[in-house]
Amino acid sequence: MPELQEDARVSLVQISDLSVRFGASTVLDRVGLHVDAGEIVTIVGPNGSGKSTLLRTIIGAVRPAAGRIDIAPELRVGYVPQKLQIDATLPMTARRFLSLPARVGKDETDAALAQAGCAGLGERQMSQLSGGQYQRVLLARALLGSPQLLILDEATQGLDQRGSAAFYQQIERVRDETGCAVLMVSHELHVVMSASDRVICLNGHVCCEGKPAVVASAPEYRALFGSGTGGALALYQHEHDHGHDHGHDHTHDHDHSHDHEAAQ
Ligand SMILES: Nc1ncnc2c1ncn2[C@@H]1O[C@H](COP(=O)(O)OP(=O)(O)OP(=O)(O)O)[C@@H](O)[C@H]1O
Repeated sequence: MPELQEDARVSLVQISDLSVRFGASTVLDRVGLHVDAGEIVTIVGPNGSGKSTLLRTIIGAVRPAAGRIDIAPELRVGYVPQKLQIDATLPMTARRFLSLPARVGKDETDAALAQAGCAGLGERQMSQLSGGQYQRVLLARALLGSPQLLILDEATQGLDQRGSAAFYQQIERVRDETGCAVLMVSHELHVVMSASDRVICLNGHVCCEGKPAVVASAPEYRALFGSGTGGALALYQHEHDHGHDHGHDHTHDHDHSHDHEAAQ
């Protein structure tokens, strides 16, 4: 089979010169990014740097002041919110939750729960799930429509570092199994970075971007976050040390070798 050329990549989302203003304040300033089929792109940035605004603009909830957003026609998008409150007094099993608002069959909910790494939780009450289990059920819900693009907004808020690392490993597994692209936002950059093909460091504008290791050592990134996150990065990498057989075809250079020097 001939090798795919760089211009053969399938772009799902392409953004150029995107600016967003709230009143007098420019929250996003001429931001450009793209997400291609099958890749995991993570946006990192400090609080208030415009990460959520960027996602909300992509899903059409915020109107840009300028710029362009091109989305592949009829793109199926799954969205995992930061958090979703369900009244604790309301009896609701995970399976019932997945069947709202539209009824979904048992086989389908079982498959989504399994894919999200929480098979067997279907009959459990939402109010009795741990933070990590709850987020997995939200992930299962986003997976129901077989999305081509999964968007996650700080989906591990409230989880401890180990829980977050496990969650992001699950995301990577989902991508490997389904071939969906992932666009996610996090300020837990040290945990999430190794699960990413590309990292975009945002602070109102794109400060730097590239492979995780490149961004982690970029002066712009270090100026924002410092460099004291090697331990947590190593924690993720050790748990993550396994091979992959990607069942999908994508053209970017997907380097899964791990740098264990970070564990020192
Ligand atoms: N609807 C809005 N109206 C006015 N200002 C807003 C609105 N939404 C966000 N902002 C402001 O835009 C800036 C960026 O917010 P945003 O939530 O996008 O940042 P973030 O990087 O996601 O932050 P965090 O990491 O704290 O979630 C903040 O200063 C915020 O107060």
